[in-house]
Amino acid sequence: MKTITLAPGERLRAGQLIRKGVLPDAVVASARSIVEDVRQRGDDALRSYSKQFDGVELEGLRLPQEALERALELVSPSFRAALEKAAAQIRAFHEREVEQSWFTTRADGTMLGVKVTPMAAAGVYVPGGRAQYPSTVLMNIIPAKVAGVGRIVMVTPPQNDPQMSETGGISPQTLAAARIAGVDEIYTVGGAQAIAALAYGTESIEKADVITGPGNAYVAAAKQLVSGDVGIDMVAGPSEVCVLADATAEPAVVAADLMAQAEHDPLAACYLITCDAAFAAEVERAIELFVAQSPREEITRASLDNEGTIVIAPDIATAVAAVNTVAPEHLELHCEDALGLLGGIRNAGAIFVGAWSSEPLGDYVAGPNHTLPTGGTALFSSPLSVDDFVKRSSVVCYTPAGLLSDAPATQTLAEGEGLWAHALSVGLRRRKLECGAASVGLDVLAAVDLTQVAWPEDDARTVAAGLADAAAVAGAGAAAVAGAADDASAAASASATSSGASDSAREGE
Ligand SMILES: NC(=O)c1ccc[n+]([C@@H]2O[C@H](COP(=O)([O-])OP(=O)(O)OC[C@H]3O[C@@H](n4cnc5c(N)ncnc54)[C@H](O)[C@@H]3O)[C@@H](O)[C@H]2O)c1
Ligand SMILES: N[C@H](CO)Cc1c[nH]c[nH+]1
Ligand SMILES: [Zn+2]
Repeated sequence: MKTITLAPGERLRAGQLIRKGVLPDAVVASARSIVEDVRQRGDDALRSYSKQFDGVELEGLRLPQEALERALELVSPSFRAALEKAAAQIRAFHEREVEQSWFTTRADGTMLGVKVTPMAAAGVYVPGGRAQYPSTVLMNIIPAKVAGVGRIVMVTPPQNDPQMSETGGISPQTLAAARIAGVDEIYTVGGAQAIAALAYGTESIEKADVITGPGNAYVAAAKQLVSGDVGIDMVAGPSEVCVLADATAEPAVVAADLMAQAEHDPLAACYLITCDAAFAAEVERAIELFVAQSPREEITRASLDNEGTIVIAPDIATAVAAVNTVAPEHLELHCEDALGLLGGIRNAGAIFVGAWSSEPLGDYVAGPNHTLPTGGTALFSSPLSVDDFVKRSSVVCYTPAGLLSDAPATQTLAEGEGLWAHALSVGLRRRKLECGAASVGLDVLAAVDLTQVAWPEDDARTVAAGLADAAAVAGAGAAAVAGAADDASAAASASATSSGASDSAREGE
């Protein structure tokens, strides 16, 4: 691992980090050409990339439903029990994230709110290059289910393993997880080509509205490229961990924690930040001891040698600042006062507090999502959540009284922007309320200066007072306006209640 020793008063700078695993230019260029090719050639392109990168000649792309039905028979009872425990804990956690539609009614009866709608179709990427990821199946499909997504499509690379031919080239463990989570369709295609298929559709794969899930740098780059044409959760690329440790930590445990992320990918990035150089040396000694015994020695070594960084800080405040510069996917606080340090952490996808909070507990069973921002994007991104599978629509429902209250300010602002028809849209409604329905008949309007209707040169008091002044102008009409407002408000509330019932929405505050 590379060591950076900070002098007193010196801060870790982002430029000092290696960060090759973010999205190298060559990877982005390759992902771009794959995405373009899939847009042009559809299924043919998917087949040729599966042959090139996965060594598999695909016949059908879609896994037959019968293979999914049988999946639970193919795994051991203990693996199934572990999946079910994990699924229950992940579901319970994500159910707490559900956001209800909400509506509020102003004194003038105008109703405002937010309508929450699940995505119609979500595409979930499950990695399958250097390891199998049944846990990622649960972490992506369960929140989509909790959100109420209509169609959940999973894509994963086909395995070049004759033992998996019965399960369509997918590991039985991955299939069992998909069965427990409740997937609708599975396609055996991976990499940037799978992301392109979900984003734009092919002959066999219908496009999705949002794509979620982690993957290697090619997958992460492709997601970034298609973002905008389709929703994406975040850049969730090669795994990262940052351990902030003091001398109370066990060097052996910290070494295992670093290796646990290093073994995912040669581009995985591991950071140890400590104020104790002797402790760091012990951790390196433990890594040397362990890595030779790892069945994933090659990947682990490549990651730690090329992407690993030790930061020796002069004091704990500088160490915490270094953590915030790294903005890691996972942070472990292996310090005596771990909980006390939590408040100072600004940038991290998931924070594991204290010596007992092993990061792999979070990878599998704790409940929070393990799909997390990488490459420093924890500066502005959050873990995958139910929120990624819904969208919100603002709801605006004016009453006549509300319209009269807000029309003068709207017209004045529209005039300030020189937008005549914006003001007219409001001005005609206002005129109808103030002067009666006949006043907006076309024959009457033909003889009216419409600029006066749009931009009536209300004085500041009218603009501020809104309804009261507008009602005064209407004179005797004011009582009728107020009555109409009451009627509209009642209707809006009734309608919110009925739409709330069908959307399981919370209405009225
Ligand atoms: N950030 C997170 O939340 C999170 C969670 C789980 C896993 N991960 C990461 O997911 C990744 C999984 O990677 P993986 O490789 O095991 O599986 P993967 O499914 O992401 O990638 C395999 C695919 O990459 C494509 N590919 C491989 N070499 C290529 C090349 N030279 N050019 C173009 N495409 C190529 C192939 O199509 C292949 O099917 C790891 O980096 C792991 O750290 C991240
Ligand atoms: N550590 C990974 C996220 O970076 C998630 C994972 C899945 N399986 C094992 N680990
Ligand atoms: Zn992991």
